[in-house]
Amino acid sequence: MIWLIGNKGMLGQELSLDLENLGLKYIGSDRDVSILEPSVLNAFAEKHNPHIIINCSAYTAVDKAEEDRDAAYAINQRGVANIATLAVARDIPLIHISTDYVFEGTSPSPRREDDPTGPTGVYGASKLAGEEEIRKICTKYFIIRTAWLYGRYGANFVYTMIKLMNKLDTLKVIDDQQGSPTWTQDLTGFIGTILSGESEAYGTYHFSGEGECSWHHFAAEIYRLGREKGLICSDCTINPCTSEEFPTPTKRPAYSLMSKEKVKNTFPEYKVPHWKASLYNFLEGITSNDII
Ligand SMILES: NC(=O)C1=CN([C@@H]2O[C@H](COP(=O)(O)OP(=O)(O)OC[C@H]3O[C@@H](n4cnc5c(N)ncnc54)[C@H](OP(=O)(O)O)[C@@H]3O)[C@@H](O)[C@H]2O)C=CC1
Ligand SMILES: Cc1cn([C@H]2C[C@H](O)[C@@H](COP(=O)(O)OP(=O)(O)O[C@H]3O[C@@H](C)C(=O)[C@@H](O)[C@H]3O)O2)c(=O)[nH]c1=O
Repeated sequence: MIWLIGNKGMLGQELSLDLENLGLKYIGSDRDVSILEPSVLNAFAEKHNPHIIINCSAYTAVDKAEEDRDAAYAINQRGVANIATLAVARDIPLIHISTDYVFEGTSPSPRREDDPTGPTGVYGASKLAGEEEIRKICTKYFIIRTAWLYGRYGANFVYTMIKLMNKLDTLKVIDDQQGSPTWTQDLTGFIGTILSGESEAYGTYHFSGEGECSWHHFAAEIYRLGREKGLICSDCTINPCTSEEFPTPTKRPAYSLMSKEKVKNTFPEYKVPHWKASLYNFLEGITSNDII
């Protein structure tokens, strides 16, 4: 039995469907089995006897985290430590999801798993603290750092852009932050590869769509495809701007492209799709009613 924690989130909902399609037995939980309560977690584990845990739960409100530091650390560090402690006690592996925001993003080469970290905000710092708990507590773990995630089942940059592009004549989008967009379905496909092969190649991995772009470049492609597919119904000019011209409470990394070399070498059977192909497929599969 697989235990999927955070099954009501954007990634968790996608993964639930994938596990069903793969015919893998799983049980999901979310806020109903809070990761902040070790006794509640233990009782759930006793009842369902999982052989592996996948943690998709998290505090993900990047800007809000700056003023909600305790909640971000509680969920992204203490909650993760609770899960890790339970996994070790039951001698079962843990698959955990982390983020490109653990990096400062000042050097212009793709981020490798052992590159120095240096988060620029509370969200990234709390996620890094969660990773460190896992490395301290567990041996059988996969920490998958992903980036710029979007998918059908949650608020995300693609949905935000489509909504704004339908409402406004012009839009300013940051062009001096580079990264790699990731479709939830690609990430769940990768997690499926780990599960199906019952891999024991534990460690930290970087996973995102292939290729790189700025948020502006990403937005321009969303607009082009959104227009083509009838999801955006009016003209909108998307102007590039600098981070200074679009101030946010949290400073984001300037360059957080993920190197997928380790994933490709360890799991050659999984072919990482290009972000543009995935964006095309994602927009092909949704209607205006899906946009949150
Ligand atoms: N979204 C993105 O762009 C990226 C996400 N990631 C990482 O990927 C993972 C999945 O992200 P995503 O699907 O977007 O996250 P979501 O915010 O969509 O989902 C997280 C889920 O965890 C739940 N949760 C929060 N607190 C608790 C708790 N105490 N106990 C149990 N469940 C709880 C949330 O509930 P509620 O909604 O009620 O708070 C929510 O259902 C996370 O680890 C995130 O850090 C990495 C890179 C990019
Ligand atoms: C809405 C908007 C955003 N932006 C910029 C701000 C920011 O730099 C960038 C993305 O903004 P968002 O707030 O949508 O994305 P953000 O919350 O920063 O996304 C992050 O979420 C967490 C959970 C992660 O782990 C990261 O990998 C990353 O995906 O786009 C514009 O330039 N113009 C706009 O109109």
